[in-house]
Amino acid sequence: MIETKKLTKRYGDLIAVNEIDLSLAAGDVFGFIGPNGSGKTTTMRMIATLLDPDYGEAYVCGKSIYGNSREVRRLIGYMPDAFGVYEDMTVTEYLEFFAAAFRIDGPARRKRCEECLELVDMTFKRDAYVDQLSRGQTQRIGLARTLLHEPEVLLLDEPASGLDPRARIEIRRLLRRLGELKKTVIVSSHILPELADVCTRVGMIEKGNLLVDGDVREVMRKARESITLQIRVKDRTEAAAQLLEQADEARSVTVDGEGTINVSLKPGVEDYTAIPQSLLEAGFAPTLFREEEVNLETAFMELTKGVQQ
Ligand SMILES: Nc1ncnc2c1ncn2[C@@H]1O[C@H](COP(=O)(O)OP(=O)(O)OP(=O)(O)O)[C@@H](O)[C@H]1O
Repeated sequence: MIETKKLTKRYGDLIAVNEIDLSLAAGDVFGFIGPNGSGKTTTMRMIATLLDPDYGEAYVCGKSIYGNSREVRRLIGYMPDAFGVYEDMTVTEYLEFFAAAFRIDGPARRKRCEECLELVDMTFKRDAYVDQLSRGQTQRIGLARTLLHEPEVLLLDEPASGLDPRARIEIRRLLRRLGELKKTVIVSSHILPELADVCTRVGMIEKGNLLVDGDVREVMRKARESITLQIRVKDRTEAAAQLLEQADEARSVTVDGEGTINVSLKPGVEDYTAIPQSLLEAGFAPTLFREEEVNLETAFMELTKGVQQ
């Protein structure tokens, strides 16, 4: 649905996007993560045919961005990070205005506008003025506008920025829904954990380079140098920690203020079944035994180590 090959954009000496290869299928919700200025917007604008690459290719549903901009734009819904709304227009008028621009005419126009309002949960504001909506509501109307022409591909540039936690959750719910509708979605953010549970895939970009691209879990795994186990025992925590220090798999053992023993395993160790066994054999009663989760924030910091110039 979206394919890029060595997609590149330069501004003078600055390489804003450097030979990015992407391949996304229907139903993929791709979290495009990177700090400010890393090249997310530039990449999306090239795919949306709003900016010419210096080098490389991009295809949307098999159509090259070169020479097919009309068709490609028809296939794409692009939501920029900042977009204006007009004054003195109700939500319905606003959507109908854009639906008309997409040549959705007759009774189908109102129907489609209503469907999109339902999808973003905004039917209750259909008669409100667009310049009187909250930021979260404005974002949702922006998304409704992006969906009007039933695009196969959605490019959403920081749709959750500046939203309160509740509005963020709603945007995430919408992203999931778009994946279920088999759309191909690229959604950018510099807030990492925000995307972890809604994206099927994640790519991390830094200084124009796509450092990682893959399944969310796979990326987390790559980011994790070694496994850390979190263990609690019913009593005799210090004694248990001393025993764990003797384990062949353990690199270091610490106990935090809440009595959780953190056992950092040696790099490459994946099988640690001997550890719970040794605890049980020594008469300890484990009440907690789990691998520490790596969140996207940690993953990003690990994976971008040394890339900063
Ligand atoms: N028109 C332009 N002229 C010169 N440099 C530009 C232009 N547009 C973008 N850049 C530079 O290209 C780099 C990538 O910018 P881009 O907007 O793609 O980043 P981004 O990842 O979307 O950032 P943000 O999270 O801040 O939106 C930045 O260093 C930016 O300053």
